[in-house]
Amino acid sequence: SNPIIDTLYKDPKHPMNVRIGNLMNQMTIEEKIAQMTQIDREAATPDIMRDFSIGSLLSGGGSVPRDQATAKEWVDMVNSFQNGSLSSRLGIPMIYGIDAVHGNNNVYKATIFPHNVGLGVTRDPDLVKRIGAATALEARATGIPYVFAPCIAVCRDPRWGRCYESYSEDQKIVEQMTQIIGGLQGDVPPNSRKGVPYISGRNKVVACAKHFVGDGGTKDGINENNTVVNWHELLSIHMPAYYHSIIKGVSTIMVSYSSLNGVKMHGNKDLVTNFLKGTLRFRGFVISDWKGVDKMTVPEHANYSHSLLEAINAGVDMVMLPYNHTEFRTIVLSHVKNNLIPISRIDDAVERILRVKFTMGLFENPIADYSFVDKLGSQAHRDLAREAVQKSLVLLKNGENADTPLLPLPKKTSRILVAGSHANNLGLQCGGWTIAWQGLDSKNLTVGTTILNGIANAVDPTTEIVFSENPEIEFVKANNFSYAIVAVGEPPYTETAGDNKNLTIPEPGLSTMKNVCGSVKCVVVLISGRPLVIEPYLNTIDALVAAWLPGTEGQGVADVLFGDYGFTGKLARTWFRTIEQLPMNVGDKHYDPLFPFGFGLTTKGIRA
Ligand SMILES: O=[N+]([O-])c1ccc(O[C@@H]2O[C@@H](CO)[C@H](O)[C@H](S[C@@H]3O[C@H](CO)[C@@H](O)[C@H](O)[C@H]3O)[C@@H]2O)cc1
Repeated sequence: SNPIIDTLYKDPKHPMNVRIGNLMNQMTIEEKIAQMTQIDREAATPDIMRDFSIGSLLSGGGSVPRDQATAKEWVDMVNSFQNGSLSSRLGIPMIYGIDAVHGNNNVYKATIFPHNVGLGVTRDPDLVKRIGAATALEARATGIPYVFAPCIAVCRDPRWGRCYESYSEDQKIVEQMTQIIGGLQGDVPPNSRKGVPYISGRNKVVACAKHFVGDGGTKDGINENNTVVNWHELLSIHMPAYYHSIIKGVSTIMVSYSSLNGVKMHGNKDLVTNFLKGTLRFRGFVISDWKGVDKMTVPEHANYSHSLLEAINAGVDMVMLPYNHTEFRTIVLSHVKNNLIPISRIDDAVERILRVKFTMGLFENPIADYSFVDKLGSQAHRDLAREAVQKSLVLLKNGENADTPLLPLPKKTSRILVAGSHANNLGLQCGGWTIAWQGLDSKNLTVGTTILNGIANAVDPTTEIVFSENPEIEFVKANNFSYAIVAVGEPPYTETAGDNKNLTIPEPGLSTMKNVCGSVKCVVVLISGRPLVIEPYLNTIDALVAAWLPGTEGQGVADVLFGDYGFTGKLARTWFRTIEQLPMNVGDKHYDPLFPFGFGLTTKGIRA
């Protein structure tokens, strides 16, 4: 029979620590282990949430209620699971997380902001903070109060498939961009205790600094591989942004799949417990990555019981399973009963999880409403994303010399050519982590403005625009174009699928670029998650723009190409000359880049 429940913990009049203590004293060990459990929505039902008191749900990349689900459908889905949780014995609300890494990117019609590789170029922490605030609203529009962002990786090798999720190779820029946490969660009140999780209200979300630690420093940029650094390199390159995130009140931190000097981060007690929770005084909760515990072994899940023992004892508080909550519960229960995981470790984990849930007001407001649905893809957010695109572009070449610049382009001329696979394709300009986990090569993936749309909006109505993705040389020569804009680059990719040892411009983009630029004055707009091999073609290119992965607001590209706004972006990543030079980062003894860190030509805009 269920003992009478003391509902003091539900009363916000009491101090948080009293509420946490009152609740924990009533929780069974099974309920405590359940709070440490995060499963994907695909593995959950309201009944499971009720019967097991599961602490958290997530949408993994691309895990949506249905294709092109509306904001209201998202809210209804989240609430149906939450009502299950609220009908559990103690009614502890669950927290729903999603990867909103460049806007609420799984959601159809969401504003898709430039990926971090472009935001680092802006060196504008205030802009990034405003993007955080907009992202929080677009997450709340779908009823979601927790996002697995920001990624504060310091990518040290562009061969890494996740390099575009990193703001820069320079930790000082990454530190600056932790300002996004204030946008996502709200600003920590002055003179409040450091290291304590903070969320200011229902228009903000719980953030997650990831992936702890050294994810961007793996050997040859091999995803989830081994980062070999000494203590000084770790503390001066990969760790500072965590210190800044904690000072800014980040509520959760996600552990990296990678290893540090041969030790799997998911089992690294020295760094997760002793350093992060001890030395840095982090008081929020530490969450594993997706199957991060399974992946402690090869093959994955080979000795799950031992991996769970190691990960939880190392300091992981919540495990992103994301399936099979019963297996997890059985194993962890057994480790606690056999005293292999001390109950004090379980209590520390649950206390941290509850502290975040109480701090964010989840007990007071567990059910989402439709009050933010109009924020999803709002014009104000699209205008903000457009500003970010403008500031993220880097002008690498502008004519043969300063006296004969090609940019800004004239809006009024007889006829222009727009070419390239990436000129009219929202999926390609958004990149990975967009609608689908891997992104999609799809022209109308979601709602937005392609680069071609933007050009058409920008030029004089009398200017004829001819669009051809991959024109023949004869066609280009025969049509007397004033100039051509060629948008080419990488296909969308995410994580290991993006690991790449040669970093060449994929076909047919390379041929398109050579055919067009060999026949008419051309501006190449490179859409990529990182620097690519470009030196062999520089002589045939009249102007070169690095646009990174701009997202849905392609108008921002035309704004700068045609001079409404000036080019201001400066490289936040070294542009290598040849692949053999990698890894090569600013400050290295041997530094011979094609374009150095901080490089970027400028132009004057008529508006700014
Ligand atoms: O079908 N397969 O072959 C396949 C293979 C691997 C998969 O692996 C999984 O795919 C995605 C879901 O489909 C998951 O998002 C993760 S990624 C991980 O997930 C977290 C939550 O989304 C993010 O915050 C982290 O930053 C990120 O490192 C995983 O890699 C999925 C499917």
